[in-house]
Amino acid sequence: MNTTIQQQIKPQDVKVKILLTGGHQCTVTLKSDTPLLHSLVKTLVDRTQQTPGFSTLFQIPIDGGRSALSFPGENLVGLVTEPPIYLQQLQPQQPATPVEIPATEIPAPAPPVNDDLISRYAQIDNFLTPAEKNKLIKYVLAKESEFVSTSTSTNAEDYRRSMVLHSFPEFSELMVNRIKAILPDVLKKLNIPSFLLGEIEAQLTMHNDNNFYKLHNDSGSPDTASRFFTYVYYFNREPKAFSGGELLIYDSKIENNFYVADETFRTVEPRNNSIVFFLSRYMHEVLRVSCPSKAFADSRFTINGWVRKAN
Ligand SMILES: O=C(O)CCC(=O)C(=O)O
Ligand SMILES: [Fe+2]
Repeated sequence: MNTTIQQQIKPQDVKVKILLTGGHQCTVTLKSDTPLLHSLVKTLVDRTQQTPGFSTLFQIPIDGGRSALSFPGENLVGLVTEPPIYLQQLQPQQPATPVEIPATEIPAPAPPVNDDLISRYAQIDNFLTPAEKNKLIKYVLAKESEFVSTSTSTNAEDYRRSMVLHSFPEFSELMVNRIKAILPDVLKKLNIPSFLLGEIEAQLTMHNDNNFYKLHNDSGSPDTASRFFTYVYYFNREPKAFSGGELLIYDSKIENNFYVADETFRTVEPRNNSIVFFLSRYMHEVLRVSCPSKAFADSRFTINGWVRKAN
C-alpha cells in the first residue's frame, strides 16, 4: 500500500488547499509523509467509497501555530495539492480494508483551551412580557390537535418522547425578532466573538408525563452542521403542574480527536418565561418529566430552535 511507496520517496513539502463546505478554504504546507495529510486524503477516499469516516475532527495548526483551523471531516469537500497527489496512490490495495490511523500518529493539535471543554450557557428570565406569555399559552391550548410526535434524525427507538407543533407563524416571528435583538448581549455574556447571522429556526415542543430527550447534540449531521446556538424558551401554566424535565448540558472532552460528553454537566431549570442559549455542539439531554394529571395544558412547553451561522 501507499506507505511502501511513500517510504521510498523522501518526504517533501506539499502545499495543500483544503476546500470546505460553504466555499471556505485554507492553505497549509504539510510534509508528504505526515499522518494528517494521509487522514485528509482518507476522508475523501472514504466518501467516494461510501465507507464511514465522517466523524474525524481535524485540528490543523496554521499561521506558524498562532491559530488553529478546526473542522469536522464531513465539511471537507476537496484538496488541491502542489505538487499533485493522486488519491489512488494513498489508497490501500484492498479497498475493503479500512486504513487504521491510530490516534497517537496524528500530530497533537495545539492544546485546547480548557474553557472550550467547559460548557457555558446563558439563561434570561422574563423573556416575554406577561401579556405576550399569556397570549402564547392561550394560543397553544387552542392548537392541541396540531401537535405531532417528535422523531430524531437517527429514528432511534426510545430516544425522544415529546410532541411538536411545526407551524406557529403568529409567534415564531416574534421569537426570532426577540432573539436577534438579544443575541449581541448573549454573545458578550458568553464571551463568544460575533459571527455572520444565518437562518433562525423555531419549533414549539411539549413534554408531558414520562417524556424525555436522551443525550444528543443539535449539530451533528450535514444538514444541521451550521447550527451554532441552540435556544430554548420555557413556558407553562401557573401553578406549575409538572416536575423534572431539567436540561443537562454536559462539558466536553476530546477522545480520538472528537468531542464527546464528559461526566460533568450544568443543570438548567426549565423556569417559566425564561430562555436559555448554549452552543449546539454541546451534548445535552432533557430529564424525564413527571406530569401526574397527564393533561396537555399542564405540559412543559418550549419554543426552541437554532441560530445558524451564515455560509
Ligand atoms: O427542551 C429542552 O430543554 C431542550 C430540547 C432539545 O434539546 C432539542 O429540542 O434539541
Ligand atoms: Fe437538543
